[in-house]
Amino acid sequence: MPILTLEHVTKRFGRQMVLNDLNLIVPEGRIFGFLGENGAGKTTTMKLILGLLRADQGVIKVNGEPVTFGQTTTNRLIGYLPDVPAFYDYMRPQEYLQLCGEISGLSKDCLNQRSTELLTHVGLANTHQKIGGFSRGMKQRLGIAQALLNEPRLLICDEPTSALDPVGRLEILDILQQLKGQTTVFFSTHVLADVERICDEIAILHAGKIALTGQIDDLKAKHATHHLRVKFATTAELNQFISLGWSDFQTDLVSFSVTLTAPDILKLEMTVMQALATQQLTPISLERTAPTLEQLFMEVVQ
Ligand SMILES: Nc1ncnc2c1ncn2[C@@H]1O[C@H](COP(=O)(O)OP(=O)(O)OP(=O)(O)O)[C@@H](O)[C@H]1O
Repeated sequence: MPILTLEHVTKRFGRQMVLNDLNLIVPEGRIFGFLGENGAGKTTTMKLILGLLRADQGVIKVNGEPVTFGQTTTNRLIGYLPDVPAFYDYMRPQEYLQLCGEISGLSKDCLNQRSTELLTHVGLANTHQKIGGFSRGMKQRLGIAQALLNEPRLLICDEPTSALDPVGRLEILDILQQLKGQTTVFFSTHVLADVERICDEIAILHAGKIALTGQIDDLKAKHATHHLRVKFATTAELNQFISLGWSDFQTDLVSFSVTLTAPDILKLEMTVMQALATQQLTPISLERTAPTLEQLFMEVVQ
């Protein structure tokens, strides 16, 4: 059974239709990337899953149980890390987790063991300073520990890396990746490199619907028929080729290569070979390539 399903979910704010008959399935055990442009409705979707907003139409289920607005029954299966987690600045991390655990009714023994394990997992076991002095990355790591306190089946993270520097981002990604197999991670982001790094499955939200979803490798393989990479030995040759007026292409100046995109790959190959012959250009290689996640994303949202 999938850990999360959204069926025909619609949400409007006044006249603005944010989600329009949205369907989504998140299988258990995955690191699932939820992508979309600014304002696409990612946070709205997460709030609906948490029962913090009421859907106008549709059904959301967590582990097969329907989510009801204003009730927290299904939230016992969910850990949530908001985009800007709030803490009591005067507390130390261990104290803070103790407080959260006591509120959610964990026994003292269980709580001691669990908070020590989690602080070790997020690299804060030896941090005794007050939370007020934490960096943003440390706060995100503590937020993950807090969200995992009740051993959730589903961890929802709203843009967990977007405000962090490259080191902080990698730390968070490593922590999330280590959860694979134990907890399903559903996280939103604009940072496609983060998704490529840790996700096995994605959904792209666009115009209120899921425009593309599936395992990243499958999606790339399916779209690989549209991309042709031509690599040259020099910049001069690359520039000569580009100046022929191709309509849809991306250049990589470091590797002297250009990737052309077209719906009919055979026609594109013929055109490219004719152009190379006419221009007396000999490329180092000419190959069909899988698109990058960025190319897939741009194809969907443009
Ligand atoms: N409470 C609200 N009242 C009115 N409009 C809202 C409300 N919450 C969100 N919106 C609007 O709904 C749209 C989707 O917002 P949402 O925050 O879900 O997008 P997002 O994909 O998370 O964006 P971002 O990546 O910028 O965080 C936006 O146009 C936003 O202005």
